[in-house]
Amino acid sequence: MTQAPEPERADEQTILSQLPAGTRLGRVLRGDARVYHVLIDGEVIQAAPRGRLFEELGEVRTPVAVGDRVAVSLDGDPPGVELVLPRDNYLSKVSSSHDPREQILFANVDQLINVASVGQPGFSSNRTDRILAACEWQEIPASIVLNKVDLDARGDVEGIVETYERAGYEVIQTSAEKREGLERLRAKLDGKTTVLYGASGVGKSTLINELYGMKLKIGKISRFWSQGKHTTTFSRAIPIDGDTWVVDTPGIRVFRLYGLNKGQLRHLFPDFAPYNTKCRFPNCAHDHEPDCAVVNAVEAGELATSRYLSYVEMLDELAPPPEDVATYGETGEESEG
Ligand SMILES: Nc1nc2c(ncn2[C@@H]2O[C@H](COP(=O)(O)OP(=O)(O)OP(=O)(O)O)[C@@H](O)[C@H]2O)c(=O)[nH]1
Ligand SMILES: [Zn+2]
Repeated sequence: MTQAPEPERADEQTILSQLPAGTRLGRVLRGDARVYHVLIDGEVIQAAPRGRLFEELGEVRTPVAVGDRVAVSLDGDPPGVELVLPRDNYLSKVSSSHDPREQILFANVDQLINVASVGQPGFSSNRTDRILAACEWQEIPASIVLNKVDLDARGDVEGIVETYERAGYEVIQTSAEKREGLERLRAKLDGKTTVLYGASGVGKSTLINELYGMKLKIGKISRFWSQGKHTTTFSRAIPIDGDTWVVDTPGIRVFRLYGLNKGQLRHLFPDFAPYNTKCRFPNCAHDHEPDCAVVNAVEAGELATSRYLSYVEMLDELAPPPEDVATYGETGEESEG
């Protein structure tokens, strides 16, 4: 199954008591490797990461992620991020096609909502399937908001909803324009930290402003939403009201999962689960093997072709599992289920 990190609950008081006086806990709103904006008791502090945070980075590009809970020493100039508390969860991707290192997009969230639209821009199943698989990998609850349903002249909505509900994902249909579905979305967001992931122009800002526009009190932060076009390639955590936070992600063109191999991908498509154990080969990659239950299900119309195509495209990008050479094609093994 997936190998997401076990959530660790840090005893924040214990950690704080071991740090120098003048150190405070806060949450990272945004930043790059040089300076982070940290919300500490309602105030945004700019802090620089201490050098030792970079010492054990390994393949991770930056030591601090948006959403991290961090300890900041306020007496320095600039104040310093001394420590990153253990993460409940996080989502990372391959940095870029030129940079194979791990880029952590955000940490410590309750859920991710993939915001998509019909009409303009049209629905991208590839984009959706990639982020849903990533959430399965990191065990982050994921659902879908399908916005601009008022523009559904082609009648795409029904098929999209059916595909994803069959795969076990909640799909909330909204129209920010006609104010439809907003209450349901609000109930989903209230009191939680939610990542809004979606292509530019699907209506993320409009939806949030419709729901919470009047409540964005922190001037610096509320302006994020009115900028229209994103100027940075970084995520931003936005405190909205009480325990409600939204994390805005940059317009990522292709999300490539970090640290995954070919053998693990099939477990990240929940709709494949009933078929994964029924292929002729227990370790079937559902790619070119004979008697593949997944391919048969696609041909029979039981599984969405679009989901399968996303799977195959992602599969192509991944390295084989270490044991693949030894076991590939062997029969008579217990299937792993
Ligand atoms: N017809 C229709 N238009 C919408 C709806 N929601 C948003 N729009 C329009 O879509 C455009 C893009 O909306 P934004 O809220 O800026 O989209 P975004 O996802 O925040 O885009 P970025 O800021 O680039 O990430 C705007 O012109 C909105 O008015 C909707 O439900 N129906
Ligand atoms: Zn198969």
